[in-house]
Amino acid sequence: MARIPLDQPLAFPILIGDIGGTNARFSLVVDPYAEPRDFPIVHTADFATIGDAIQAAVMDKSSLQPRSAILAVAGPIRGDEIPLTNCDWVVKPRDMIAHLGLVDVIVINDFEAQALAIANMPDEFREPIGDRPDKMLASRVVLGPGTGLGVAGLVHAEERWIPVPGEGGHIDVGPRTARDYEVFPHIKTIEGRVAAEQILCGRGMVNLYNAICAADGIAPKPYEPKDVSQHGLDGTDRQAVETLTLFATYLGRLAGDMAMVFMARGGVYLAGGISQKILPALKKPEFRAAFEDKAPHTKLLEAIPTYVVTHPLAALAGLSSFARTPTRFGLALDGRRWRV
Ligand SMILES: Nc1ncnc2c1ncn2[C@@H]1O[C@H](COP(=O)(O)OP(=O)(O)OP(=O)(O)O)[C@@H](O)[C@H]1O
Repeated sequence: MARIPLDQPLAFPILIGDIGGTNARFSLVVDPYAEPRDFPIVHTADFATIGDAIQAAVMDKSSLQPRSAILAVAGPIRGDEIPLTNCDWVVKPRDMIAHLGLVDVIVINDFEAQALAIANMPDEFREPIGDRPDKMLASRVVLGPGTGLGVAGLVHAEERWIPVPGEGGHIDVGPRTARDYEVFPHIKTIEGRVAAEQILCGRGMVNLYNAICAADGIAPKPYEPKDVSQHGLDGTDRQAVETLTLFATYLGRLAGDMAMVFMARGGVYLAGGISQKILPALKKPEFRAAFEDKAPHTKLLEAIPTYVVTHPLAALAGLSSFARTPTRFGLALDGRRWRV
């Protein structure tokens, strides 16, 4: 696995960027010690290209010009032109080197950045679900329901943190309780499959609400995801309340499954835009009960702490850790680093 060799460290200042479907967040890591300098969040739709956004949002606003860049993007990283999911930008590292004065560009997956972030998440930016003490320096998992459902492992080996991105949000999920068997037949499938992302993301929350309404024989209201969670948290709509209960249950089940896959004794972290917004629902007993309900491994799961990440810019925090101390991480860079 290619890592950053000691004779080829990234040159500071390092531009770090978290490029989502809707928003792009940039920050400048000036040296290994100073706090990174944040820039205002920009809407991707306001700029034709990522180069234009970096020029306007960073270069034109700072006398310090970045020499290197590390970008986290939603979408697979293959080849020299990287199209983004849910956004018209195409990231072209060679163009960035030619036009922005950069000498080194690294592009990684957005959930890898979330994984980098949970290697060192201060207590003030993580809210425990349950009361298990965090006492083990061991592998971890991050799951993030947002526009989609991201999943990544963070393996702890050889005194290093190794992010393991994957497509864990697309695994099959199935019914278990009598109520599940009433609701699941109504969940919208993808080519016949109830993948986790059909339920555990913004769009999925509405799918689940609609399925519950169908199981109850009532017409669903035309809710957006935020309406479902608001009525669910306020207790003003019975089906929305159950949607949040089942959302927490299914997220707990998946979190427990991922904890077993990665033997994540170091904890499971819930990131993504939705986890923070439904925190009170995740703090109710169902999430943790479903997480631990893994016979014959209940004892293993009972000992694993679970958290909601409350950091407002978690992916940037992960990129910043990596930029300052790359040798703490085993980040595979094959085909993902471009240099002058
Ligand atoms: N209060 C809420 N309750 C439930 N879902 C919500 C709520 N607010 C927003 N959402 C949904 O969360 C999803 C957006 O998630 P998130 O904020 O993680 O964005 P993202 O995928 O990181 O994209 P970007 O990085 O471009 O902002 C959308 O599907 C939106 O409808």
